Amino acid sequence: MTRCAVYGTGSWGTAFAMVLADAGCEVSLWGRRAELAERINTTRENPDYLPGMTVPEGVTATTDPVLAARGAEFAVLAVPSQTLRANLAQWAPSLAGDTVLVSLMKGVELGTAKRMSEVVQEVTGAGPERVAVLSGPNLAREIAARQPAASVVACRDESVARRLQAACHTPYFRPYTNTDVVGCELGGAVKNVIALAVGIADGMGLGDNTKASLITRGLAETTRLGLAMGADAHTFAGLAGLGDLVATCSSPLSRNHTFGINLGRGMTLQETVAVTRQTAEGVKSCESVLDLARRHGVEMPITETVVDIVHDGKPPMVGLKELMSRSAKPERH
Ligand SMILES: NC(=O)C1=CN([C@@H]2O[C@H](COP(=O)(O)OP(=O)(O)OC[C@H]3O[C@@H](n4cnc5c(N)ncnc54)[C@H](O)[C@@H]3O)[C@@H](O)[C@H]2O)C=CC1
Ligand SMILES: O=C(CO)COP(=O)(O)O
Repeated sequence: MTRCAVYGTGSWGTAFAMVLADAGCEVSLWGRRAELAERINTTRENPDYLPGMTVPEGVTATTDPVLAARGAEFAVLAVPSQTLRANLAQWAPSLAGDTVLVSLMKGVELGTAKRMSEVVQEVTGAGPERVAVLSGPNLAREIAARQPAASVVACRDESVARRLQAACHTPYFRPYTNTDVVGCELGGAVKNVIALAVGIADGMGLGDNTKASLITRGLAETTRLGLAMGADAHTFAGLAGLGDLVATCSSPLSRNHTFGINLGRGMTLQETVAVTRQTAEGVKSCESVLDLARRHGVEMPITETVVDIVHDGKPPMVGLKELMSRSAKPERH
């Protein structure tokens, strides 16, 4: 039986542990809090993140990273992007040299502008053939409710992606393989920034034309950045690109979308942070995505506007007017 360690008992770590167990794996789920691990093991529920959802018997929660890592073929990482480096440094010594490291995270590190797979490689010394990412339209609560969804598992080594695909394929979760790790990671990280923009517009009371325009031009700037970084343009038309963008920008379950709505309705950043219980990656990653764009000489006007609104206190209406008054351009340039 395939053994997997999942690090992070938040919404996605828990939901993906459920997918792996439903696919027949034996799963150790690592979390920081002993009382939550105990609760998951005894009640088969994670009441803090996925109330009402049943965690299958194949998942055992623990706070012991050594126990979690024992015999794991896959180590799945599901903590906030900005804490991954410090967390992984603690877990790495207990991981075997042939364990495949799988990132579920959709963020870019502040300061270094590194993608999560780069952080994983740096901290563990693993080569790219041992690092995979999973990304797609996968709102945790819908997956935990076993609603049908597709996803992408990407690794430079396609045979590793195929092994991961087999480990997480269930009747309701359909993973496709890809070798474009850069494109899949960027798709996941930048859609959170675009979801903030769409949320802000929703919160301002704007309608579906605005939303569709932001989604489409958001995808255009994501693709521009991706191409500059060596990604495959097709990835952005796929599940990790358009698919995730549509899900996140439409769903009331999305933390990034909701965060944007609150800002658009006039809450301050502090007020919005105070009412947000879970990780809204785009709030920090909008700055690192803009950093990446500047490093690669790529224009990302929507991302720039989100940074201005979220971090520099620009009123949303001013940001929107500035976006609309940019010089006229051909759609493709
Ligand atoms: N929730 C979702 O629907 C999806 C989330 N993701 C991505 O998965 C990643 C994890 O997100 P979620 O599970 O949703 O977040 P979450 O906020 O639900 O859970 C985060 C988990 O990390 C733990 N954590 C927080 N700070 C920590 C620290 N300093 N050290 C160790 N653990 C810490 C929390 O206790 C919690 O267990 C993010 O990058 C997110 O973008 C990707 C796809 C779907
Ligand atoms: O990545 C997600 C869905 O694929 C979840 O989005 P949020 O982090 O905005 O909730």
